[in-house]
Amino acid sequence: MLEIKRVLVVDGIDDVCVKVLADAGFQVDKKDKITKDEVLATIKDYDALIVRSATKVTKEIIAAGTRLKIIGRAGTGVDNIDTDAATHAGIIVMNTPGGNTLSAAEHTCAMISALARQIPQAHATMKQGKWDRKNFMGVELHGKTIAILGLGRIGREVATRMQAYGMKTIGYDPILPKEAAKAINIDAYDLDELWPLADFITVHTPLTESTRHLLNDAVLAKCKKGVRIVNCARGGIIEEAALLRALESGHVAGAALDVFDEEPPKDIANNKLIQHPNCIVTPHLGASTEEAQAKVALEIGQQIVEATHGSQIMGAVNAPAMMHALRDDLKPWVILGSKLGLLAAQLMVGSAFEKGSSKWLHRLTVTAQGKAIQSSSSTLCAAVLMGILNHLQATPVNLVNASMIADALGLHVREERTSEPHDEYQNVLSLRYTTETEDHEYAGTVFGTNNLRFTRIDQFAFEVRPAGHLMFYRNEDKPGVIAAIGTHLAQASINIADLTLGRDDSKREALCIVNTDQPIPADVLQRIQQTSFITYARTVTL
Ligand SMILES: NC(=O)C1=CN([C@@H]2O[C@H](COP(=O)(O)OP(=O)(O)OC[C@H]3O[C@@H](n4cnc5c(N)ncnc54)[C@H](O)[C@@H]3O)[C@@H](O)[C@H]2O)C=CC1
Ligand SMILES: O=C(O)C(=O)COP(=O)(O)O
Repeated sequence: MLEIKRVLVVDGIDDVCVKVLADAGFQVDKKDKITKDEVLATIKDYDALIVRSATKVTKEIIAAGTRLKIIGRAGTGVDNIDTDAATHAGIIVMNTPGGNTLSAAEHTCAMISALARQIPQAHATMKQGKWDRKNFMGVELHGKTIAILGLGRIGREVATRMQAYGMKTIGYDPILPKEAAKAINIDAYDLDELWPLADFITVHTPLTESTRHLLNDAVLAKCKKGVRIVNCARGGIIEEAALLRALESGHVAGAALDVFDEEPPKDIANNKLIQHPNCIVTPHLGASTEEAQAKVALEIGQQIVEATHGSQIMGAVNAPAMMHALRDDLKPWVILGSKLGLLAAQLMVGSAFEKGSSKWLHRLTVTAQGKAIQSSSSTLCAAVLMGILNHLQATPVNLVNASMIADALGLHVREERTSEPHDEYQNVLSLRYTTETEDHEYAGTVFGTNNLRFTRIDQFAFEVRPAGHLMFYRNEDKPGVIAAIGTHLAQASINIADLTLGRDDSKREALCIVNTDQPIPADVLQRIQQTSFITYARTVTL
């Protein structure tokens, strides 16, 4: 179980979060305004830290947080948290995406309307005692085209709201099928087609290497003269210097920004972009509504409590789950998964994992089959990866960082699930890996509460306990092979604890798995490999 005793809550998170955590018996310290140095000095005393976007959870803070198990983000973007550092430290980072979606979408729509009618500028002149009607000629939204980049949660909500104004909505999102966009009345275009069509452009992507400076000088030049640009997602998606140049030249008629490259921006009073008369700005207020804050605070509190109960890990952005936070009935499956991975890694070393050789692993597919495990396929997939990678990597691999390390290695991992029972067993976890020249499948099951069994290696079906020292050998199915192997082992004083046989009748081939009390030395294995009728022999330790 994930043991949480003390939680530090910062950044003015709604009190409901503290209440949920305190009701669950945690000791909670709420410090609305806290400096980086204060976090650094005190974080060692906490098991969980909850932030919004103001506190930057750097790798120094993560290194100092020797007790930390969870970093919670009461909100969507986790770019203020060094998730890689957290992942390497085995810390779960979880967010509450969705809780502030509507508020961020409404704020975006408000910014679009304000931009079209210059409401902030007109408001400011009246506050200065002026009655200026001629300088604030606006544009109607009705009939205009708005391009939405990023059709995720917020982008889509913005689309439906702006459609109500009579705007034509077009958009781009690399993972949303064009038909799905069409179903919500968004015409999907490739980026280069989209720029010249838009009267308004609003971005709703995360800030990643592919979205940094998505709008730059070259792109703005492709846009219509008089285009209006909105960013309520993340500073950096629009290149600030390029936007300023385009505002100054008049190519961009107006911009509305809620987010900035640096927050808070330096020297706001003299920042040319912020102070440009056609640029309207808010200080990252997209999620700042009573409703959104109550939702995200409640959600992050509940998610942390649930994680400690082991029922599920909701909202984890860097992990399917952590082993010690797992449900008891899932634990033996996670162990089985890691053993299948460890088996594969030991059997494939020297073949599939030789990077650059033709046997470089192409694809790995992990399938969770059966009602008891299909809903936990991502955890079990991580367990298999953990088993494989722990055998091959110098740094510890756990359920949190396994997927990330596999990605960094360039492994193609596919996760499959089905509730259909297997022919012979209620639930089966299997691992299939392919290289250019090989295709292997290993599978296993759990009997009762904790009896782990491997049930298949390639075409050979059997039941074997996955523990201790095992030797796998394949041979032509002829009499006398077992006796010959027994003799080699006896001569080396190696005791056989168990022996299991699987047969492929069609090819008259057999796979034998021998559990031994001692590891089999290399010279003994070599003699076994040279024995008549033996085609392959390998040892593994599980
Ligand atoms: N201003 C504020 O206070 C708030 C800002 N946000 C920010 O808004 C942004 C969107 O949030 P959600 O809609 O919840 O995220 P989401 O994850 O639901 O949607 C993001 C979409 O962007 C798409 N995308 C990724 N790369 C892309 C690219 N190169 N071009 C086009 N599309 C791309 C993804 O496929 C995804 O569909 C995030 O950056 C989030 O941090 C979220 C809440 C409040
Ligand atoms: O949830 C997000 O991604 C946001 O940008 C909201 O940030 P905040 O929680 O208001 O500091």
